[in-house]
Amino acid sequence: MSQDPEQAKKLEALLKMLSLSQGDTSKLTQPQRKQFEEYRFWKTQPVSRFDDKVDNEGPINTSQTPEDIPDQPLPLLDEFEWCTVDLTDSGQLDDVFVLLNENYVEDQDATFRFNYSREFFNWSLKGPGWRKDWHVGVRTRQSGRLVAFISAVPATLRVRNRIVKSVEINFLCIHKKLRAKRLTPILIKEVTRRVNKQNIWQALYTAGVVLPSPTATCRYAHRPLNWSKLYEVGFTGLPANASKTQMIAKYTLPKETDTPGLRPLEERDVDEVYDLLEKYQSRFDLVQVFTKEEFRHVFLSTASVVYSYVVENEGKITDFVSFYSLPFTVLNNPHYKELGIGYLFYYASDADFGYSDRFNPEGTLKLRKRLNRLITDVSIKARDLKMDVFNAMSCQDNSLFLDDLKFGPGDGFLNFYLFNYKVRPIAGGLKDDNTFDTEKRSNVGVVML
Ligand SMILES: CCCCCCCCCCCCCC(=O)SCCNC(=O)CCNC(=O)[C@H](O)C(C)(C)COP(=O)(O)OP(=O)(O)OC[C@H]1O[C@@H](n2cnc3c(N)ncnc32)[C@H](O)[C@@H]1OP(=O)(O)O
Repeated sequence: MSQDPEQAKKLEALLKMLSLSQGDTSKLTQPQRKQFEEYRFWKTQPVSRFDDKVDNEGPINTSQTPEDIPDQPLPLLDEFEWCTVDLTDSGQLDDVFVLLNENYVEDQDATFRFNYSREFFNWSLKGPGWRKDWHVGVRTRQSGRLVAFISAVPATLRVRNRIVKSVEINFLCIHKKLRAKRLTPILIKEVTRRVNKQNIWQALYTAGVVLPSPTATCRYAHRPLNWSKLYEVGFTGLPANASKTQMIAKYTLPKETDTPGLRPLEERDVDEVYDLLEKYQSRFDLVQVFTKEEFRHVFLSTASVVYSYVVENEGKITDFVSFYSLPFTVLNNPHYKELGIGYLFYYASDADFGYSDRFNPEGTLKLRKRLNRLITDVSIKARDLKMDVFNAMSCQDNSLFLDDLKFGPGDGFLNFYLFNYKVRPIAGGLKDDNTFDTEKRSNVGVVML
C-alpha cells in the first residue's frame, strides 16, 4: 500500500495501539507527560496537579451556583456555530456517526476505522436522564457540516465512600482538518457550562493521553478469538519461533460453553442481578451506581450492541457477565471488511461472598476459578457472534484471569480522570512494571465505553 510518510507514521501508531503485544513489557511506559505548567488549558481547570498530595478527598471548587454560570457559550470563529445535536433525529444521529467514524481514531484512513452504529449511540448517549443539550456540536456556518462533538451523560459515582453526582464525558472528537487549533478547550468549557447549569460540578472521563492528573491508569488486554484473521489483517504478528498452526491452536476455544445454567439475562432477572452487581461492585473504590432503570437500559435494551448473561442454578443467580460490541471496518483488504471486537463490560459473581476480606486466599482462589470459567464462556459467546478479538482492561478483578486466559497485554493505557474532585490514586490493576497485578488487583469498578 503506498502512503505518504505522515500516513505511514499514523498507521504505525495505530497498529502499535491496537496490536497484540508479544509480551515484552520491559520498555513499555506511558508517553512522557508535560510538566503541569505546560498544560496551557488544563492548568486553569479544577483538576489535581501531578504532585498533589491529597489528604482530604472531595470537590476542589465549591463556590459556584448555576446562577453564576454564563447563559451563553463562548464565541466561536465566524465560520463556525454551536449546535445541540438532536439524537432523536436520524439525520443528526448520522452526522455524529459520520464524524466519529471518520475522525475518532486518527489513523482511520489507513487500515481500520471504528464502525460505530446508530444503535451504539442510542445505547450509550440516550440512557435515562439524558439531556439533548449535553450533546454538544460545532457546525460550519456555511455548509452546516458537523465538525466537532463532545457529550455528557448523567452518572452517579461512588468514589470510595462518597456518592458524587456527576456526568461522564465521552466522544470528544474534532475533525482532522481542525486539529491543533485549541478547539478542545472551548468544547470542554461549553460542555462544562451546560452541565454546571444543571447544578452538576463533577465529571468522570477517560483518555489515552496523560493529562493532569490520572486518578487511575489501566491497561488494555486482548484475547484473540480468530487468530488467523487478526494475523491476515495485520492486527497481530507471528512471534519468532512460532508457526501459524501453533498460534491458531493456542487460541482455539472449546466448541461449547461449560458453565451449567449460563443463559441470557432477562427482564425477570433484573431485581436479583441488580442486587448481585451492587454487592460485587461494593469492593471497588471508583464505581458507577446504577438506578434500576439505568441497569435495564445498559444491560437489557440493545440487541447487537450489548450482550448480558446470567448463571442460574436451582433458581438462584450466582453470576452475571456482559460485553459489548464495537467493530472496526477494515479498509483496503481484499478478504475482510470488518473486524469484530468484543469488550468485556460489567460482571459480578458470588464466588467469594462468603469471605469478608476480598483478598482472602481461599476466596480469591474460588473467584479466580469462577471467573476463569465465566470469561472463557463469554469469549466463546463472542466468538460465536463472529467477534475476532475480545478486549478487557486491567480494572475490576480482571487481573485474576487475564494471564490465565491468554489475554495479551496491549500497548494502550487508559487513564481515568475526575473533574473538580481530588482523590488519592486508585489502583488500576498494574504493577510498577505495568504487568497485571494479580495480588492487589484493581479498585476501579467503573467501565467506560
Ligand atoms: C462538571 C462537568 C465537567 C465536564 C468536563 C470534564 C472534562 C472533560 C475532558 C474531556 C474528556 C474527553 C474524553 C474523551 O472523549 S477521550 C477521546 C478523545 N478523542 C479522540 O482521541 C478522537 C481523535 N482525536 C481528536 O478528535 C482530537 O485529537 C482531540 C479532540 C482529542 C484533541 O484535539 P486537538 O489535538 O486538535 O487539540 P486542541 O488544539 O483542540 O486542544 C489542545 C488541548 O486539548 C488537550 N487535549 C488533547 N486531547 C485531549 C483529551 N482526549 N481530553 C482532554 N483534553 C485533551 C491538550 O492537552 C491541550 O490542552 P493543554 O495541554 O494545552 O492544557
